[in-house]
Amino acid sequence: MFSARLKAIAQPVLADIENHPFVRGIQAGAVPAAALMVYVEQDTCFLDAFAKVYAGALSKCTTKDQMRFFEEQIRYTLNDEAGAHQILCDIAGQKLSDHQHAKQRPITYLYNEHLFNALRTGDLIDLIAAMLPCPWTYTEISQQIVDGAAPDNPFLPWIEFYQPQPGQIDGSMVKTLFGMVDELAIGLSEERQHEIEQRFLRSCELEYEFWEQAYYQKDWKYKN
Ligand SMILES: Cc1ncc(C[n+]2csc(CCO)c2C)c(N)n1
Repeated sequence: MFSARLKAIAQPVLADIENHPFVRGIQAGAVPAAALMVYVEQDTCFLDAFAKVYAGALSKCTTKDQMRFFEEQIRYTLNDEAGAHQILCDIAGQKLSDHQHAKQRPITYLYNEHLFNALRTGDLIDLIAAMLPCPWTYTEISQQIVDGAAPDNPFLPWIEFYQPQPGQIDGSMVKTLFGMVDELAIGLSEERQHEIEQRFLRSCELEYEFWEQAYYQKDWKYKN
């Protein structure tokens, strides 16, 4: 299966994500407040782009079921993901509304443009491959760290937010996306498969860099 190949090539970067100090900090129950707020601000920019890219995916669908699936994900991304941000703001003692108008930092820009590029230049399978690392790595992270988290860990609600739950972003939604990829990959040339693998792997690396950007508060060097 093509989806198994995607997961296999991404194992090294997934391991690096799971070992990232930001993610390890979530598991240990302590992340510097400044890192949390850069994450929330940049993730707000990311989710806006992600909802638009989902709308682009919807426009490339060939069946009503596919369209309904993306419509549901757009609603979820626009309305429910902020719940995860609220949890992080509460931990950092910050008001969410004070952090929803930030400008994109370099990695957010790169990740968003990587997604928009897949929308512009690819087919539905290219776009899904570029989008999949977002829900895939988060469900993998939450499953990986939930066991080691203490019962009084303030991040538990965040970790549980990304645990499989019916009607939410869950294991089944990730399975649905990988299932679409497998269906759409049938009959594709080696060259096309390689191109799609690259889009997937790049997004995985950008997920890693997104944690890195927030943890070390990386920004543009020159600003006006
Ligand atoms: C950088 C970054 N990557 C992934 C997520 C998680 N996430 C965002 S949208 C979505 C899927 C909705 O269908 C998921 C799982 C995030 N918040 N920020």
